[in-house]
Amino acid sequence: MFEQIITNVRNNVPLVHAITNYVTVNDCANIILASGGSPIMADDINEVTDITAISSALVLNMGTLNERTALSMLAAGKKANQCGLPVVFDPVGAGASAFRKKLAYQLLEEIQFSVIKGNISEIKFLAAGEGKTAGVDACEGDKVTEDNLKGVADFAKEFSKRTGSVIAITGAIDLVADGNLAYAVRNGHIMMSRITGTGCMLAAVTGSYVGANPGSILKASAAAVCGMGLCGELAYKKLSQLHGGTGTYRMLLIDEMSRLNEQMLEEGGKYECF
Ligand SMILES: Nc1ncnc2c1ncn2[C@@H]1O[C@H](COP(=O)(O)OP(=O)(O)O)[C@@H](O)[C@H]1O
Ligand SMILES: Cc1ncsc1CCOP(=O)(O)O
Ligand SMILES: [Mg+2]
Repeated sequence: MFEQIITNVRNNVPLVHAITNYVTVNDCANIILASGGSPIMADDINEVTDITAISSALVLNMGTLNERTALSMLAAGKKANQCGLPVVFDPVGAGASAFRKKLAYQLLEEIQFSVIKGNISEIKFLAAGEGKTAGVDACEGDKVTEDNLKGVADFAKEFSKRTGSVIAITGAIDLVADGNLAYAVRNGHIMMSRITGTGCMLAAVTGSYVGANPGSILKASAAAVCGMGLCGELAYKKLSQLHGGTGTYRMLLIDEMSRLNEQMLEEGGKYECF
């Protein structure tokens, strides 16, 4: 199903330009490397367009937004669109402040994203312009369950048609959709929600995967979501053997991403399409 996606990443080593937050930036750089890409974190307005121009993908993450990086994101996003390279948007905490909401809408208006990836509360907020917020984490009441799965998949398809972007919604069950097809992904482990940065790291890996597979954005995004979840499961197995905790888990997750290959994804991917 995801043939060639990981191989293309490891063979092409896509340069991924990330304008991201200062909480998880180092984990994002390391997981891009582990996935087979090459990271460059650059957010000054004096250089972002130069960096974007030499990259294979751009990742914009609003986690620790400020006036300076807001302008850099707009400039880099426009440059990426001009150069025809994929842009991934992680609208971290989109509903948490008026400032984040304003920039999120400006970005949606002025930049064509290849992928919009967020937790369910962030994506619902973006689509509706209002809603509950729990900071950077999803609200309990928003969660995707077996009961509301089909409804959320239809919502994701609709939002994809409206934006022209692949929509990736994360949580215990992830959904990755374009206007016609949705993947429901059941990989992952609850431990992934107990450390900060798994969502940011997934956006970074998605940048790496779409950067090396620009003609297959939906498949590459679904492979990134499946792969990240699978790494979360494998990392937990190792963690139990080590009797470790959350700090070790974070390292094991990056370890597993560095080991991930086509065959592991083929055998361990748990997804259905509808
Ligand atoms: N309860 C869970 N069970 C399994 N996987 C999870 C769970 N919560 C989050 N994940 C995984 O963790 C990663 C980040 O998702 P999420 O926590 O929704 O993002 P964010 O950190 O941006 O809020 C995704 O790969 C997702 O599949
Ligand atoms: C805690 C925090 N605060 C601002 S950005 C950030 C990290 C969010 O990471 P993730 O979206 O992956 O949970
Ligand atoms: Mg997030």
